Amino acid sequence: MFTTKEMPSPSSLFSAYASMAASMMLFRSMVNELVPYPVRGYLLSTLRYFFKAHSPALTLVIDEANGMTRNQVYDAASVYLCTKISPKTERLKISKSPKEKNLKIRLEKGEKLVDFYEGVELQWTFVCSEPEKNNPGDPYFPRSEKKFFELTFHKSHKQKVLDSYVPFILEKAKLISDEERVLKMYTLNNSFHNCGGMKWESINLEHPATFETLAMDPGLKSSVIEDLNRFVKRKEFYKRVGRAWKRGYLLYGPPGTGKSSLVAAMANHLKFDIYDLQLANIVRDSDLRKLLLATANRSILVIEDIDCSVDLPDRPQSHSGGRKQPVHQQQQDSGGTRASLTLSGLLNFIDGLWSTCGDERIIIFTTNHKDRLDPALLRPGRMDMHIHMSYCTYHGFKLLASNYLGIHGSHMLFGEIEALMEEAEVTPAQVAEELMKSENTDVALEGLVKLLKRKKLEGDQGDEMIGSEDRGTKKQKTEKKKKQPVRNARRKMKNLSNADIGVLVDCA
Ligand SMILES: Nc1ncnc2c1ncn2[C@@H]1O[C@H](COP(=O)(O)OP(=O)(O)OP(=O)(O)O)[C@@H](O)[C@H]1O
Ligand SMILES: [Mg+2]
Repeated sequence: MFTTKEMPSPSSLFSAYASMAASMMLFRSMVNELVPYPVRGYLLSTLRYFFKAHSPALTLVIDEANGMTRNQVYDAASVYLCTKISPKTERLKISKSPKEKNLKIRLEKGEKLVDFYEGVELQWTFVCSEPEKNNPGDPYFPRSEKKFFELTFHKSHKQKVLDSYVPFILEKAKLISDEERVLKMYTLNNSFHNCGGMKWESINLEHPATFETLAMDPGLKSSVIEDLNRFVKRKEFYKRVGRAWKRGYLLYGPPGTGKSSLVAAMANHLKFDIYDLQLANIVRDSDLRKLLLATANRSILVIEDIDCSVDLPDRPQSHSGGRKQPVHQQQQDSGGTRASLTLSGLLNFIDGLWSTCGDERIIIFTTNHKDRLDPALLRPGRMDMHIHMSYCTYHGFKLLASNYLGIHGSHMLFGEIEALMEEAEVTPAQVAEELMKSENTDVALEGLVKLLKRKKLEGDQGDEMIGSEDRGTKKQKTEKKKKQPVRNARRKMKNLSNADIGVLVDCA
């Protein structure tokens, strides 16, 4: 206990405080004078470091933007985290634009959640800092709010998070975005009122064809899927060997065998947009170039019916001494209409400039008559894979029966259908049409049996006509002769094992 005598008087306390404050101010101004500003900052931060309680946690800050460009890790995290929403989450943001398939769910500011990766606990916080009200530096462009994620975990896992967890999130988010993505089908806008020339116009691609629903030889189907999967994974390979990251497919076969359906199945499998290039609408090579350069990465460029979509002037004829004809010469030759659009122009551009200014490009030509194609299109290295879409086989029929009628096992008419299919030529489109005619499986299959019998009869009559010199018109005979190799090839194919089918797929 203090007695009143021992207690310092308020005036002595005040004078002690005043002299201490004066010496502090003197000391501060001396330090400010003598120690340069950067050294002061360094000393302060070192002092702070020693006096701060050390935390075992490390926090990574993932900003929305990285200068002018978006931060990929931020975008990936916002997609990935919406799959990790826990029952504890209290606020979420949802949105949907007319072009999106599903609702978009995102975290609301301030929300936290916990994720576990290979036994490591990771805490995520979504932070939105309010915009600064007074931004005197730039009154016209007030700062918008700053958004970022904070990822906190034990320091000892730093390497694992950076080397493995972050790449895992990037990969996962890509898969989710691909799933959510609405594919587009681009066609040419042919309006001449448009002074900018021809342009691509897009609609949502909602073609339901997938590899599961496609009736084609199983061996061929899996080699196409494998080829596509290998292609999209080989970015580094293409770079290493110095090739443009593109792949070309030639689909050939009679009408209704599923060439266009295969294109849609490829697009759905890879989640690539489709550019449908109708050559008949293009007049000049320069227009073609412009259009090709306007196509995006991760897309499929399709040129359907290449043999008849446009009468492209062939490559230089022998009389021109192997040199390309001058443009004016070509114009005279073809009446000056589409003279300056040439097949060699198309192929050279596709192989050259176009393929080097984009990534993950696929180009597909389809034709009903491979034999009528210009050899320039068929030469090795031009199209990487030639895919033959054949008439419907029994295996293909069973897949269609399961898709259209829900018959997963067998049916009493299957035996007869199998035998008839050995003899008759029907396309999967014709089979599908028959199977759609009735919901009653017996009625639909009987309809198919009738169709197969009719086709078999037509085939037999055709064969007889070829054998006889006297019967049938010349035109009919030529038609049948043209079909004969296809029929023989189909019969041969039915007897081949899956391993043999690889031989029919020319892979460059
Ligand atoms: N292989 C198949 N598997 C499943 N369905 C098929 C198959 N082939 C054709 N179809 C059905 O027939 C319809 C027409 O087929 P598609 O347009 O793909 O044939 P195509 O070979 O492109 O014909 P074209 O040469 O006339 O362009 C498709 O919508 C599909 O319903
Ligand atoms: Mg087609």
